[in-house]
Amino acid sequence: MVEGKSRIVLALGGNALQANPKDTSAEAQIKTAAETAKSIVDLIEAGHEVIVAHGNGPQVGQIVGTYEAAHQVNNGMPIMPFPECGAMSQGYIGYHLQQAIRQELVNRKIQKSVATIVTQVLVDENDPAFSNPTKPVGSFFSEEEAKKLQAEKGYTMKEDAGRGWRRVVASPIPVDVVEAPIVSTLVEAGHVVITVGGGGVPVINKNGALEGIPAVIDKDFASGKIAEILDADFLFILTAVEKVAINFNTPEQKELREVSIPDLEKYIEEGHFAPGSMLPKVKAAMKFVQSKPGRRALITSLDKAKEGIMGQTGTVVVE
Ligand SMILES: Nc1ncnc2c1ncn2[C@@H]1O[C@H](COP(=O)(O)OP(=O)(O)O)[C@@H](O)[C@H]1O
Ligand SMILES: NC(=O)OP(=O)(O)O
Repeated sequence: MVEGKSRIVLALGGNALQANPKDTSAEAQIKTAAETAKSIVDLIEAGHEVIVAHGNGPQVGQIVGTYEAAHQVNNGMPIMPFPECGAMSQGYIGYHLQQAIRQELVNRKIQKSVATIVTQVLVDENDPAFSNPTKPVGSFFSEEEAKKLQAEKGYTMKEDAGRGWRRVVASPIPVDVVEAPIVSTLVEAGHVVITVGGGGVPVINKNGALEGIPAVIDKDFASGKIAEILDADFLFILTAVEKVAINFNTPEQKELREVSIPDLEKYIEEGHFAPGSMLPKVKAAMKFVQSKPGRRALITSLDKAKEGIMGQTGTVVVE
């Protein structure tokens, strides 16, 4: 699938990084990061420039929830605002990824540095997303538990792609990546950069000053945005499913191998992709492919990344 020396933005799913939703420990995420690092370093070893992005849905929800629980036990403990929790999730996940990628580079005697950039992403404070929360964060609950949380805490809870109920928050569209020039300089200098973690910390411009805003940007859109800014050739979106499907989770389920933009437009219209999970991936892939001739996008699972990148599996989005 990847010919010559290409620039690739690789977006890792926050849910996919927590491979087993019943084990949300740091240790489990370290293991997944170590496995994922092998595919990332395969690409680097083959001479490609790789920029790593990642999600944070489960992790940022857990961080927010931990502060809320601590506040209930001890009123002196502040509730931590969402942007701060987003920044913490970038540090937490970025730390695991940069350690895993560094180790894999060392194992293969590749002399490259890897670092995480705490990244802010500009959004529009009038984005209609602020009045229609769609982004699932945190753990999965039963319907009964979800209704209780909704009543007790005022959360908006929605069913997430047949997997259970989750809290949903606003997910505005990324307008610009504040630290993009720094990311570009590091990539040009040959370093491996982890950026737009969790879609970036959402900020608005208040008379020239940046101000964090409670929301979680979809990392698929943020990855597409940084891929366009950096003039990448490929956008790889790695999640929990090997291929995008139509009639997902039904007896008529059909997996898509190579799919064109007009076909995807039709499938979106027919409602095949769940909002907050597969829909943003499909839309981000379409937007990237449409942004310049020759650009391609791949959606596959974290554990099939290698085969996907070799063109053997996954869903490839073409013009
Ligand atoms: N049409 C579809 N085809 C495949 N997967 C789908 C579809 N609609 C919803 N999904 C769900 O979307 C999930 C990926 O979204 P999500 O868990 O938000 O990803 P991430 O790994 O980026 O956190 C898949 O694991 C699957 O459960
Ligand atoms: N921020 C974000 O898109 O996270 P997930 O990849 O976990 O959905």
